[in-house]
Amino acid sequence: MAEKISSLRESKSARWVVLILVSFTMMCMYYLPDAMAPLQQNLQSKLHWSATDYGLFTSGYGWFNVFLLMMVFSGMILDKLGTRFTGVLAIGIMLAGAGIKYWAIAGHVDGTYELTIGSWQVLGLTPKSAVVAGLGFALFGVGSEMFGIAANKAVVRWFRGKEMALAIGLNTSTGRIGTALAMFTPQPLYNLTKDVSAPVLLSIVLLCLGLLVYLFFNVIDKRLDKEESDAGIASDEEFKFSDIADIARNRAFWYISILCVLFYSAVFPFIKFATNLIVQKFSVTDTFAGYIPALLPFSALLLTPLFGGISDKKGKGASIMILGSILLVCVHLLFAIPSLNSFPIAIGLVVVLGIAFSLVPSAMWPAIAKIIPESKLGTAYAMTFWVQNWGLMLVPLLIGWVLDKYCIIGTITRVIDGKQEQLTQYNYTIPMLIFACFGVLAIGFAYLLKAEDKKKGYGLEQPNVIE
Ligand SMILES: NCCCC[C@H](N)C(=O)NCC(=O)O
Repeated sequence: MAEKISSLRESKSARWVVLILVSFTMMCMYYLPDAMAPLQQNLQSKLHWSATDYGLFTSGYGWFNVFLLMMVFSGMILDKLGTRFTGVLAIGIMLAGAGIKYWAIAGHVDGTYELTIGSWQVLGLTPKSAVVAGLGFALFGVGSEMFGIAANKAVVRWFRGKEMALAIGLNTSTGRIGTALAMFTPQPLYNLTKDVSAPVLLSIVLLCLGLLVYLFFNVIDKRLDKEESDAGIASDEEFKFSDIADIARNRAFWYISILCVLFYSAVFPFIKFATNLIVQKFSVTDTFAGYIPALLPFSALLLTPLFGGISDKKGKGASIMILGSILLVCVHLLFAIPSLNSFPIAIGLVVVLGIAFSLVPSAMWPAIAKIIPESKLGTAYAMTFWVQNWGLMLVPLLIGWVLDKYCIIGTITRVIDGKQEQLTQYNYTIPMLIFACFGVLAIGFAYLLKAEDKKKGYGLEQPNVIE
């Protein structure tokens, strides 16, 4: 009787409760990665960091994921030990990473590092606080990516053949609430506490809450396992090393992964510098400037499920990715034009970027589930995230370095907490052109994906919902 249908998965309310629990945890996890962005200038002046140091610290998110191949291990752990164990492990790792980051940013780490290899100065008088905070962020990044993969797999498990893109979209959207909170709350928190580490402390509280909620998900998911094993439905096949080779042989997989690294390299690292860009280019105050980038996750939060729902019913996944990449290029090019510096333009551009940031993820993540079998999905998401993490690691480094090297246009003196501080002024035209170049390449890979889908018939342009 292997055909017997699982009643829990068939129950709409059970599916949606699962989605709420997983998504809430996702929201808690998405707070920390961007919570330092609105305080870039405060961090730089309080901890004596340059833009390059800020870029180094921000790039920390990808260090272990990229160099220690942590995402691949995460995928293996997930496919071998399941979403419940992996999710809890991931939250534990995030808590440890956030703790280290808090320690460094709270001012417990003094001094500078100088690292030279031969005549090449790798780290030239880099503050230890930036390196240690980066290491904490690197550990957090391992947990965060591990959790992202586990959450995607859990949602696909519960929603395959149902409202899959809508559910993945809603899950990602809830993450965007975390990002939006990370853009809105740090300045007021800083104004209240005069402490740049306060948002990191808040993120630790959120992660503890997320852990509690995820344990509830575990209870429900375990019931589904039992129901399926009673009904004779085989559980997922275990991870095999040959899975990696199988996935790597799939050309469409590479098109999606390269599109992913290009697209996200023009969004997540942009968010990290966006508050400062808006202060510098649009002459907005620090507190208010943080609210403008927050419109990006806000519009994405509303639109990702909408576009996910459309792609469930109407399909057109590959075309949606092309459209999103085109919008991305338009926004970054317009940001690059120096004379476009009136503040309503900044709002309009961020909202359009939010639309692009909804279109591409709403179609991209379900597309992977269409080209890769479920038993290998954890590994496939892990491999895509691994490729993506190269961008999340290198692009902030590149932008920080470009800002210090080519974009300094002067300094201004401001009184911060009763003390006179010198703040560096940057022109963001070159960084915005760099982001636009990533978008142009993304359009090319989205077209290649569409052509490959036509050739191989993966159904990326077809609806997801089986009536
Ligand atoms: N700021 C959190 C980074 C999450 C990266 C993750 N690999 C990812 O791409 N998640 C999907 C998304 O659209 O956020």
